[in-house]
Amino acid sequence: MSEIMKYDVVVVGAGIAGPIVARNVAKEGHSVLLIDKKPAIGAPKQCAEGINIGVFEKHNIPYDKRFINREIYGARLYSPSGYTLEMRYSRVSGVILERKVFDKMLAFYAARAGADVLPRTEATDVIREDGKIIGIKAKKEGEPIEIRADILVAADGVESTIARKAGINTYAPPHEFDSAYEYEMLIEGFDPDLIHLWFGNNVAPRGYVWVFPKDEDRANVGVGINSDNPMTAKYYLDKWLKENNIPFKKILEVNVGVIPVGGFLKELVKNNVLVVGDAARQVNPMHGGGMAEAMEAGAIASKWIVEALKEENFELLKNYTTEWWEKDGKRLERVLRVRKVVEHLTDEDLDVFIQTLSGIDAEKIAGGRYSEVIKTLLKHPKVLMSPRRIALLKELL
Ligand SMILES: Cc1cc2nc3c(=O)[nH]c(=O)nc-3n(C[C@H](O)[C@H](O)[C@H](O)COP(=O)(O)OP(=O)(O)OC[C@H]3O[C@@H](n4cnc5c(N)ncnc54)[C@H](O)[C@@H]3O)c2cc1C
Repeated sequence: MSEIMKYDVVVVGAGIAGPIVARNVAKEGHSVLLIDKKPAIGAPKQCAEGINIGVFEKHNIPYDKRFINREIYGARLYSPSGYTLEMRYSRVSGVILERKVFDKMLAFYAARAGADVLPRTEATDVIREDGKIIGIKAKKEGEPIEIRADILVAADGVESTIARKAGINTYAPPHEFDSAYEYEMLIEGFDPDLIHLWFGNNVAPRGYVWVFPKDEDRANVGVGINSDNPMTAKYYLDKWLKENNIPFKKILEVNVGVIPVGGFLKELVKNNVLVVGDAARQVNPMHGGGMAEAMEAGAIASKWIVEALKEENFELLKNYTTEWWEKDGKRLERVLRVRKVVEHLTDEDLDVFIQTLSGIDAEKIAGGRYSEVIKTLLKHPKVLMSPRRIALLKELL
């Protein structure tokens, strides 16, 4: 007979979304269990660790130097022929985290707020009684257990199995995913105050190569490409390093992963089961950043879990789907539309756009005034000469 535990809420996955939900719900006095299959929460990382500075205040996360490797002041973009566009802010715009510490600290904040936390505990299935999901089966340090809960949260990342087992349709075609390969390595010669991004169809089809500095001479160096590409992401990363004469024999970590870049889950809630973060493909499809989106979704989900428990009305959980689609889903659908246009840019387009923007419009881009940027591009002779470029840009307006 396996051990039986009972909670108001069980959260599967202690990455980013899971601990935010666990913390917010436990803080309101409800019993919460947060589990993760990893023996050490946060390790291994599958991330370039870059995040916007705004999330700390927004989600009430301490700005703790123990998980902040480096403060970043902007970005430099490189076109296929080597034109560059620099957006440099006078203030810190983002940070490169240490996710092994960050994820663990998020779980610690959840524990401090009252949640129980169990690493090395893997959810294996849902438990149904009279057609209703009443909890999950799990293996806790190898031993089978049952966790009974009124509400189940699937925050189990891109390979989520729990949502599917709960009867939620999670299918998306391979084209909706990027494959990523990354080395954390010693690398020199790049301004460590900026993140660096290289574009080009031979550099990173549909994606980019990144250098995210963690130190003066240490960075996450990676590439993301479309998953249905005949070549691997590793092939593109090693090729880029060789072509740029960057030695890569001082590697500290190899990180591999899949990033959902579209096809956001329509149905985020089914009865008493909620799906958050990568499991719901809540990722920015333009740059593949998912941490801020996971926090955002986690905040909305937890708000409705608290409300549903208070009112003893689980119908209220559906408001998570409605509010997320209203606040974030619509925005991400727009970003996806732009990404689908950008996907069709040739190397020459990328050269023309980055060359045209360098110097003159960095401020507007940095300030997010994209329609002004596009209008400026539309006036440029190299754009005016090309009906295809005009059509592509007009799609973005
Ligand atoms: C190479 C790469 C680089 C990236 N770079 C960035 C970046 O720079 N910035 C950014 O914002 N985003 C980046 N992302 C995306 C980002 O990592 C994710 O969007 C983010 O981690 C999503 O958080 P999450 O909580 O939804 O899922 P995750 O962080 O994946 O957490 C899911 C957790 O669930 C656990 N789990 C899974 N199944 C089970 C189970 N059955 N039982 C128990 N536990 C389970 C896993 O162990 C994991 O800890 C990158 C992704 C990759 C692959």
